[in-house]
Amino acid sequence: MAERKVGDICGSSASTTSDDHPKDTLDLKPEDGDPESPEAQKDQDLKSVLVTSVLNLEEIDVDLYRGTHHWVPRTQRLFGGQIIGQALVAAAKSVGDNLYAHSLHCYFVRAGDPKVPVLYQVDRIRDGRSFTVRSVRAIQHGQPILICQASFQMLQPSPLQHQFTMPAVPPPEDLLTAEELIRLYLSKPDLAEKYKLGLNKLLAIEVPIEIKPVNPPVFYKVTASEPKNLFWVRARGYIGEGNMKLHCCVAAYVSDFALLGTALLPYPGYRAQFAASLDHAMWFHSTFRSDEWMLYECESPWAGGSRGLVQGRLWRRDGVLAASCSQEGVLRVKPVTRPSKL
Ligand SMILES: CC(C)(COP(=O)(O)OP(=O)(O)OC[C@H]1O[C@@H](n2cnc3c(N)ncnc32)[C@H](O)[C@@H]1OP(=O)(O)O)[C@@H](O)C(=O)NCCC(=O)NCCSC(=O)CC(=O)O
Repeated sequence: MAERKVGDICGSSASTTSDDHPKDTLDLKPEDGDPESPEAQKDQDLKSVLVTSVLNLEEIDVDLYRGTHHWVPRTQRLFGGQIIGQALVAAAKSVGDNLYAHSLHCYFVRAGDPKVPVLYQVDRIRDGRSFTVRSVRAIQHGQPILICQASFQMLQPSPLQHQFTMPAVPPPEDLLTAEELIRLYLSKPDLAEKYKLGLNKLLAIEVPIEIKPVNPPVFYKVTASEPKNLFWVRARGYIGEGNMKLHCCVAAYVSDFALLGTALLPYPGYRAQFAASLDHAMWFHSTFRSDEWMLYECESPWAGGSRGLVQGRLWRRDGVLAASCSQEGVLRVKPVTRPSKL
């Protein structure tokens, strides 16, 4: 029996044997855990959204699925992470349990329309001995909005194992969630009325992700900083051990949240007039739980030509590198005009 080891590629959390007969479905239903257990008591409201709704596609025909939306950014174009996560779900449906998602590469070629569902057409490119590749087109109004290739690998341990060291940061228990920070700012008696509306709008957004910034921004106090950002992140609600492919799909959803904004941190004098992800690549390194706190380390090594390159590393609390991602986005900005003091 090939026991799984920490540091292996993203796969089932249970031990696997080479003679496992692979199923050809991706079981997205939350674990049948004890509904009374402390874990299962977690935020029940959003469990059904992320696991049994956003990432639970309707099968229309062989290799053809339909996805719906839960949360849409203020830009009113579909959230890139949703399309990536749903595309990976579709790709994984025809891949057996003995294969594990290890990478995906995609391009966002058109804005997603929140008024209509998304169809996912899967092409079974190759089923190799160790690697299996799927190509997915996310389609709306008869046109692709995303093209994605995903690769899955057999469990193949190796003596070659290394990783960077996880940044030393306070644990999530010592930090406030984004919502708690917003409520803290809203409680300040001297907060100008014009800021209250914006903060309340932020508070009203039902993002199925919990975030705890390591270096909380001082809202509306604009200072330039290095293009680096750290925050603890996890999917809202209880997912449980479940199928590692599911956690990879949730991590794909999470990975696109607040990533591109890293490239804007050195330029407080500008605001985004048009910002959108152009591509997104992701590599899964080890088993992890996307419904447990993970440290998201984001940095932007380069920006220019109305584009920004951003990279992210998702760390497990025990310091194991769970996943890495890279993304380029179009960034068209204009100067922030501030009321003159005169
Ligand atoms: C990136 C693209 C717009 C490129 O398409 P095109 O090359 O045809 O479009 P374009 O770049 O010329 O124009 C796009 C918009 O920018 C404007 N525009 C063009 N040139 C400009 C310039 N020099 N200065 C200012 N604005 C300019 C256009 O008027 C248009 O606005 P207008 O459109 O008003 O006419 C498209 O490929 C696309 O939409 N891809 C999908 C991106 C996406 O949805 N990513 C995932 C979600 S984004 C995400 O998740 C982040 C989020 O939203 O939270």
